[in-house]
Amino acid sequence: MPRTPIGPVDATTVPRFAGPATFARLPRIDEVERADVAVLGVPFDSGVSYRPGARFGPGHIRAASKLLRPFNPVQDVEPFAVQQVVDAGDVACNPFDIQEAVGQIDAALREVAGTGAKPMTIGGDHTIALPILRVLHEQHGEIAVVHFDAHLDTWDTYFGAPVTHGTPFRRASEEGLIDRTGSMHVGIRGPLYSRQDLTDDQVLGFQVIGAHDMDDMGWRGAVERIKARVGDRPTYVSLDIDVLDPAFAPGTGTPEAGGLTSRELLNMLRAFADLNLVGADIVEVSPAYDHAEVTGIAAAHAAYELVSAMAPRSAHDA
Ligand SMILES: N=C(N)NCCCC(=O)O
Ligand SMILES: [Zn+2]
Ligand SMILES: [Zn+2]
Repeated sequence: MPRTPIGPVDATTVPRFAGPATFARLPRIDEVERADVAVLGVPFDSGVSYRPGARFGPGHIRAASKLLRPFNPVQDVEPFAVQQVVDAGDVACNPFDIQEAVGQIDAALREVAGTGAKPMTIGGDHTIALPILRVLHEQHGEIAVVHFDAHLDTWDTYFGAPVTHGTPFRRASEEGLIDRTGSMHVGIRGPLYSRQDLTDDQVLGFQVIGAHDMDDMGWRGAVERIKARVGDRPTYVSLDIDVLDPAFAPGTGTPEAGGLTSRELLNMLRAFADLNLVGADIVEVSPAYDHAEVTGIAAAHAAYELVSAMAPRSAHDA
């Protein structure tokens, strides 16, 4: 890393409620020569099956990220000092045409990832994981997906539409984008359409840690199972905020009771520092249903832990 990274604006000299509206008050991508991690907003929610509003997620997560500080004590890393993290702005995607929007997301991702920056995408509904995985598959080959969600998102179609927020991982698996021996859902719960959903899901290459499993195995047990499954494969973390219980993340479109606590989620993400992370997303934050920034803050902290987990550690890839 040739240059000292440009970090966030110092909150001890410029108040947090002033200054840039970028994620964590980091520089914009055009203010640096190159970036290691790019936070990219995808304000798209035309793929939802229930409550809308995730198009306002990126702005909400950025606003809730203003209070983040530069040192992460649990991961023992300064995520914005040991790597250049930037805000790459928002993808302009067509809200009236899903296929065109998917193409626009693909192009924007290609531009960011083509510079060598790892994408940390903030959505947007879960549809956006499909174009992201297409681009990452071109770069890295088959991707191990660690998918945090209440929902499987491996359903086939809604109203005949194949590209929606309930279908990205079926399409990704059919297209050969994901490693069917290394992918996993975490936090699944709630009623399904039928038993067949689970058998289809298994064939598509996923193992499941259900939300109801968390009490017995605990977050440490879940991390052990995830690590045993993904190993050192190129790994993508797709985080649907509805994996959290509605008490911890009310601001989302398809809430399900009985979810994870934010503490369980953050602890799991902190343990991902030794995975081979190639990118991540946080999706389904719908601010109109949020209160007191509860969901936005959970999402901002999750992004902080993911960016910290991407940071080079002197012991290995620094
Ligand atoms: N990806 C999310 N958040 N939800 C999918 C729910 C699909 C359904 O309405 O059955
Ligand atoms: Zn979900
Ligand atoms: Zn989802």
